Amino acid sequence: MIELQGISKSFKVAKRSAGLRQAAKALFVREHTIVHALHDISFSIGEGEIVGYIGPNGAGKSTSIKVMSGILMPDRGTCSVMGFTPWKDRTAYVRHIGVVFGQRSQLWWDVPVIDSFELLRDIYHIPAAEYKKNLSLLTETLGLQEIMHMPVRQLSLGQRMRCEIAASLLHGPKILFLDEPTIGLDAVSKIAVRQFIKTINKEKGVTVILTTHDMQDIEALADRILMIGKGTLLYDGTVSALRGKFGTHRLVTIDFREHATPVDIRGASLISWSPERAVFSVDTERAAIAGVISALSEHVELLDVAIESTPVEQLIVELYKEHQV
Ligand SMILES: Nc1ncnc2c1ncn2[C@@H]1O[C@H](COP(=O)(O)OP(=O)(O)OP(=O)(O)O)[C@@H](O)[C@H]1O
Repeated sequence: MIELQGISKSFKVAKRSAGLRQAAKALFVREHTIVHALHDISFSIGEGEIVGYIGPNGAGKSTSIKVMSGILMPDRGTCSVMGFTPWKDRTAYVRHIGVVFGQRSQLWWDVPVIDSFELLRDIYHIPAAEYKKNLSLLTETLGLQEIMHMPVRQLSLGQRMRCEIAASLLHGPKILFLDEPTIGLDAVSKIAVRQFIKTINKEKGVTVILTTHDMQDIEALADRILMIGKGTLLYDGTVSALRGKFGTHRLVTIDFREHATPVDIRGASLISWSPERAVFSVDTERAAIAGVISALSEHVELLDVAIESTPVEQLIVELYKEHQV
């Protein structure tokens, strides 16, 4: 459904030094630096998949989404989405995809939500019956009844995000690109958005590619992770394969009776230390958990110990560490 081969994209950025003198100089001599946002990216995504596209800030996630949705043209490489080259056949192509940029709005700020939806209906030439059916399904599943006649600027972030998602799906696309769909949302809204994404994927077979920094999004939604760092694809695999890779790691949480100062324990890497609680990641192939606990008990009086398999969040941290991004 989506096929990228050797995609590279660089940006030429004007260098600006501080100071009046440098600013005056820049009027005559412009210096530039080249930012390599994407370097030789290749992957393919099948119909009906939910793929989590992750990576640290500035890794190239949004740039990839912009290439796949046809907003940006790459310098090199090929990209085929449902047989389209996104940046070439844009008008025909956008009828098949939905795009949500969590930090930007595709809705008209000063008019009621429903007016934006009707404008989109006209832009996409959505047939009346299809529009009516999609709108009523989206209104019901995303709980939009009460906000439909409010101007967008009066909506809370969570309400607006639900409208953004509805707006991107009014024309019934087969692929949905979501760039940080849960950014800034409260816990309840996050769960509602995740639940909705799951539902349209299961019931309508919509293929979803989402970028996120929230690993609970990944845990709840993605079967597969693509990880990008400094513009290069570093990992492509399932969440369970990732668990297998770092499966020997355990998270050991230890509560103390009294305030204690941090100590180094051999074989355990310290994740956090507060006055009454320490969290370590222990690779059980390299160190015994009992040994870590006993070493710690020589320093502080222990109150409670909890041992869990590593949560996805920590697995991703290990992956970032491994690839030094
Ligand atoms: N229009 C642009 N002009 C110049 N540089 C750009 C432009 N868009 C992106 N970049 C640069 O390309 C790199 C990748 O940016 P991108 O927005 O794709 O990262 P990201 O992984 O989405 O980051 P974040 O998680 O912070 O949103 C960054 O170094 C960024 O500064």
